[in-house]
Amino acid sequence: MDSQSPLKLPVIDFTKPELKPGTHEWDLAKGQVQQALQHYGCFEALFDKIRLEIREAVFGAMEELFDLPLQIKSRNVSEIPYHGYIGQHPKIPLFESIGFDDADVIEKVEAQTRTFWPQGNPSFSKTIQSFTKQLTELDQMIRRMILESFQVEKYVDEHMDSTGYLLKVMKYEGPKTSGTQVGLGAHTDQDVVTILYQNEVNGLEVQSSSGEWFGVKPSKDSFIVTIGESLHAWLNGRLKATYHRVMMSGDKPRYSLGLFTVPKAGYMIKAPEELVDEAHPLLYNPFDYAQFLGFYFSNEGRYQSGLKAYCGVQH
Ligand SMILES: O=C(O)CCC(=O)C(=O)O
Ligand SMILES: [Fe+2]
Repeated sequence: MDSQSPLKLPVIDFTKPELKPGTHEWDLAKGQVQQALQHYGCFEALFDKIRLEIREAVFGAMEELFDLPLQIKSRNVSEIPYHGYIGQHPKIPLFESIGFDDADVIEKVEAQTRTFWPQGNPSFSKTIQSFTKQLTELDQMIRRMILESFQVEKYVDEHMDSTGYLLKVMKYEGPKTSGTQVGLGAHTDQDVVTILYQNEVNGLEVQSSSGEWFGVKPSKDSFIVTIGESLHAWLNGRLKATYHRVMMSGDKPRYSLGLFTVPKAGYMIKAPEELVDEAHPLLYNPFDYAQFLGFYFSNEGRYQSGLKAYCGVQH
């Protein structure tokens, strides 16, 4: 494992205005998405639909939020594990994060903003919501392409309707020592698709299917796309969830945002029958994401193959 690996993730262009289902451009990008996910479990997406002002404002908003006193940030609690405020965790001391559930819905963001600023903070809420809303466009293109690649596009509407959007904002302090420290330990995400955006401080690393760690160095216009366990299960194993971590060096803080597509509570994730056959026996029994998360974050479930232990089919 070499974190200095010069290998580079595939870069896929989503900036073309004519990128619509059924066009040649679409099919081209779809083929690249399929290849990239198969080989690297991840890719860099060039996407310019979010105006630069909003992309810059979002980092300003994050600084404003993380600069609040700890006692105010800690007010943000959530019933869902890891959606509320996380910070000062002994195992990942450089890391802080706050999740905004349904971050594409302005009323939801405004309500949560009042836990930090009781009088509200309209520019903060609007920045978070606009950024999220515009990024959902990229998420939906990518998910549609993935479903088309596996010839299960008839489920596109159900698939989109079954998820909500969590925007997690994150800050990693630089370790301020020579050498590298873990920012966030190696893991897979449990959601459907995650799209990451960061400031100029790198640190994300992704493990390829051959086990090498890649340092990810996105440009200002690129977003990093990874796959979560829920999509892996829904596709009956056709794609693997991306194994990734954050390693920090230097003294500058790293700010990153993750758009997580999370299956709605009560929705049963179940591989479509088209993806189950003799060569691909069913890997997971249908499961409810919210209930699975409860297990995953319990002492019993906290290991890499949480989903297998929770609802894996014994063959
Ligand atoms: O900060 C990043 O780029 C990655 C964050 C991450 O992996 C996560 O929150 O699950
Ligand atoms: Fe992650």
